[in-house]
Amino acid sequence: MALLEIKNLTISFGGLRAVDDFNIEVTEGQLYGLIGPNGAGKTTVFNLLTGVYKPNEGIIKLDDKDITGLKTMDINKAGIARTFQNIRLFKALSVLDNVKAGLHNNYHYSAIEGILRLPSYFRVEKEMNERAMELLKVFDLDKEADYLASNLPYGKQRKLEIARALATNPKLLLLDEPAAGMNPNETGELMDTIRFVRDEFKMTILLIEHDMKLVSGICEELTVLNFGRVLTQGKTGTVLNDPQVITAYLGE
Ligand SMILES: Nc1ncnc2c1ncn2[C@@H]1O[C@H](COP(=O)(O)OP(=O)(O)OP(=O)(O)O)[C@@H](O)[C@H]1O
Repeated sequence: MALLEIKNLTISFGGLRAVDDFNIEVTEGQLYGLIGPNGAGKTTVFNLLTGVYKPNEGIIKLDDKDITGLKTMDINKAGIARTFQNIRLFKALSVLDNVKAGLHNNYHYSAIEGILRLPSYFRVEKEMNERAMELLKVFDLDKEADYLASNLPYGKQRKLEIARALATNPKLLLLDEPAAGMNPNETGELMDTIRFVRDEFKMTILLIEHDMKLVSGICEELTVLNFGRVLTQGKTGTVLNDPQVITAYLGE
């Protein structure tokens, strides 16, 4: 059974059908790529998936649960976490606090416990610190735990964004152009990180990417969007050799 199932997803902005009758099935544990030329509708699909926009038509199911039209927070609690094309960290917070912000889905203390600094508050805080440090260690960021997020080099900020998304304990991780702005070395390292996240966290990953080295190197299946519609989908090797796809990218 598919972990993510989207049927007939459609949204229009004015007269523009940015996403038009979009369908996809992503199986648990899969590393799946969503590709297509600029303006094809890829980020709009992510915005629909995460409740930023409500679709005009269509159904989104996660783990067989209908999540169509839910609010962003509720979709995150249902199990979808994302990173953004332009990194969106809490830049004025420490590296550790960025990850702890993601942990709040799963660790709770009441306002009273917090204000009065009751023992339960310290227990939960200690557990959160430990869990956040574990996650930072996985991404080799533990030594920078006290740094301001804005002081990390670009590649590490990307890793931190992924760590924070994982802290919400998702079933599905959405990565929007994770290699954007990276040099070839950083991209190579990022590919290892994404593979590692899938294997170690048994994570299902749907990613948008223009870097074809990354796409062909790590994605098992692809969907190609063009003008809001699915041009083709299937195994990565087959899709990338499809003449329609080559034409769409070359704009012929
Ligand atoms: N909120 C909005 N209002 C109006 N038009 C929008 C809105 N969001 C997206 N669009 C339009 O929808 C189309 C798809 O945009 P989208 O950002 O999803 O493309 P994309 O495939 O992610 O492109 P890129 O690869 O350049 O990031 C574009 O024509 C864009 O201008």
